[in-house]
Amino acid sequence: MAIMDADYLVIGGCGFLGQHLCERLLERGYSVRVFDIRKTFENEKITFIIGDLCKKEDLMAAIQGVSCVFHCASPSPLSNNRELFHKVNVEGTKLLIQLCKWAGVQRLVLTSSASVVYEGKDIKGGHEDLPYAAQPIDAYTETKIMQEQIVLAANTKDFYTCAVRPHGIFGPRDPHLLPTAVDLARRGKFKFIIGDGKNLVDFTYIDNVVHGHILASENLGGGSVVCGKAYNITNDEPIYFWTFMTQIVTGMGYDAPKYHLPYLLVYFIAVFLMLISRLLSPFCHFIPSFTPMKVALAGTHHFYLCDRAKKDMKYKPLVSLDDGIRKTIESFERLKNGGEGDS
Ligand SMILES: NC(=O)C1=CN([C@@H]2O[C@H](COP(=O)(O)OP(=O)(O)OC[C@H]3O[C@@H](n4cnc5c(N)ncnc54)[C@H](OP(=O)(O)O)[C@@H]3O)[C@@H](O)[C@H]2O)C=CC1
Ligand SMILES: CC(C)=CCC[C@@H](C)[C@H]1CC[C@H]2C3=C(CC[C@]12C)[C@@]1(C)CCC(=O)C[C@@H]1CC3
Repeated sequence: MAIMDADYLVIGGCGFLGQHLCERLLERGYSVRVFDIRKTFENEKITFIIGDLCKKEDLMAAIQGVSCVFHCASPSPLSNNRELFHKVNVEGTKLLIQLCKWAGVQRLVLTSSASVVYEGKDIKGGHEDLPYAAQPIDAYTETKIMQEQIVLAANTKDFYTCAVRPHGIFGPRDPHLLPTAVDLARRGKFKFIIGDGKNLVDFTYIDNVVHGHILASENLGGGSVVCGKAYNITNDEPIYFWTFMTQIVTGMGYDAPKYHLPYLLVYFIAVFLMLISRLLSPFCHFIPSFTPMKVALAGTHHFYLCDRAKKDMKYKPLVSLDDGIRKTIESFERLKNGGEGDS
């Protein structure tokens, strides 16, 4: 059945970022089509095509008759599935580019990650020209690096691509950061601060990430300075990791962490537990709560400059960190200590 042309196709449009992106695009008067492996919401203004990014016949049904594609799809960054990361983030992205060219799509905006330059060591004011991590912190990040390289290399005089690198996205309907923090707190695993608690990091409110994506798409086109480039998008307000996390968990009704543990001790325990988990994997499914990736992110500096986005796209955050934290906590009533989700 023929489907209506659309200004935008949002791949992964039923996810956390994807749904917020769709909502804002509709508010701005754009027509929107969603392609996702699952359907998580209804909206009569959106055409939904449910399918797998890795399946050519699924994607062909969605890719025709759109002006710009947002590629937001990825397996959960907190899952532990190297094969799935590579299948979706690398092979799926290659297929997407092939079909964009086949269908005559002119613009592709990739949701990459600021973590593509992060090796688990301090990054203070990181810019986009830092080299890709030679030793990525995990398989997810490894495939995000490959994905971004593929997309930016695909930029030509007829097919325009760019990448948006958000960091630490949070907000209403976040399925990763807040629920994981609340789960740790609920299980009594949020009593300790890893390190001295003075590591500065970026957390980015979802509306600012969406704003950066839409600016990128609107500035992407023939002869544009945006073509073939990556852009850090953050709240531009680095904050102590443990100050942010404490505001989140206390706002959700749980106690603030009190005691400090040495960073290196916790990191090497996490590495040891990861090795045990791998050894036991043929016999049992044991996933440690604190992986080396989470410990590194919790104990090192990792904040980035948005100067390139400010210059090329006139980006500036729309929602402050404080307002974003307040809105996020208000939106998660069901997960509050003693709330309906506290079963
Ligand atoms: N959250 C964060 O802090 C950050 C996220 N990012 C990037 O932002 C993007 C969006 O992340 P986020 O919204 O948090 O993630 P979500 O998991 O909420 O959304 C991703 C969506 O893509 C879907 N998807 C996964 N595999 C496929 C597939 N093979 N075919 C079609 N759809 C698929 C997912 O479905 P299902 O849930 O069933 O897998 C989900 O609906 C990702 O690319 C991520 O790498 C970058 C920096 C930070
Ligand atoms: C150690 C601890 C207290 C964990 C609770 C919070 C974590 C679940 C989040 C803190 C930083 C977040 C983060 C991501 C996922 C959730 C956290 C680890 C990403 C890995 C998501 C995908 C990306 O592209 C990079 C993000 C970096 C920050």
